[in-house]
Amino acid sequence: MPDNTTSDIAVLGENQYGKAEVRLVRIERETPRHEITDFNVSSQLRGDLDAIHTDGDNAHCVATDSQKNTVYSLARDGVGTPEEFALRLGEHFTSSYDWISGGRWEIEKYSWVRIPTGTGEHDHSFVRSGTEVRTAVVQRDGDDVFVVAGLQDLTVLKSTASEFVGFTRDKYTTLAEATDRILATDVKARWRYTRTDLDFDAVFDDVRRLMLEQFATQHSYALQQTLYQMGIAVLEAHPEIAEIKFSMPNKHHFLVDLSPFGQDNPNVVFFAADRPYGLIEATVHRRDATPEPRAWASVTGFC
Ligand SMILES: O=c1[nH]c(=O)c2[nH]c(=O)[nH]c2[nH]1
Repeated sequence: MPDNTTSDIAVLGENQYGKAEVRLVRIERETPRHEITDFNVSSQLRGDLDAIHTDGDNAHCVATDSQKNTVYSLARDGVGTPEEFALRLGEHFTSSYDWISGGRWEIEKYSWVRIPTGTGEHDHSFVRSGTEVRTAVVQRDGDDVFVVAGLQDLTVLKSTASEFVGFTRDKYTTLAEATDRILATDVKARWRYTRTDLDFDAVFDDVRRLMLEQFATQHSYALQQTLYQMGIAVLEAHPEIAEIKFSMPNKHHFLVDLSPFGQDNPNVVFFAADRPYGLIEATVHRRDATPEPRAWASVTGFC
């Protein structure tokens, strides 16, 4: 055993460890019409892990390789929704090792749809449906379990019914007021459930539907206001959601000056800039929500 590593000035603080981004594809092949589930799973364990760091004593180390193997082994019996599989992983690790008191299990779900053919949708050939990713994070701290669902890279654009006027003007202001502009963003959102006994697929589908409906149907005075309307719609329809966080880039579309070519440009030709972009972030929560920072530990990229 190596000597204790001690320091007069430094001490071990919070820590967690595990295997990140375990790529898991599961095929249901009971019938000729196969189903595909495509997950990216990250497992992080917390607990009595000090000696691994301070003494090089690995007795309590569930190797990250073993965590990866566990993901595949548990998937043999089926995975269900990302939230359900993450809950199962959390239950497994905390009940199997008495020094593991908690952790964080995150799953990204990639969507595939059946390839359309002349005779209908194909039974076992699929095409990735865009870049959108569904996310789920389960955290356990002793007996406390937190479930945060979400999505990212849901790219949306509206070609009118968006304006941006009335903002502060000073010596740094060059932006013209826009009474009719393109509004575009990649929605990244995460929402915290207050229960674990949910039809996670059904709630996810409805939250996504509500966000898209608000984006489409509400006149926008700023991306901030559109974000807030999306959040309110979700909380009003879903009592099982305590709060929702958004991080949304404002993907600017600038009108191109065609006058050098003797042409007008009545809001038809745009330069789609990729950077810099505005970055709009906010949390919308129930008035009576109890803050749960443990649910958001290591969930980065939101305010
Ligand atoms: O919806 C917007 N919000 C802003 O805060 C902002 N700032 C900016 O330059 N354009 C926009 N658009």
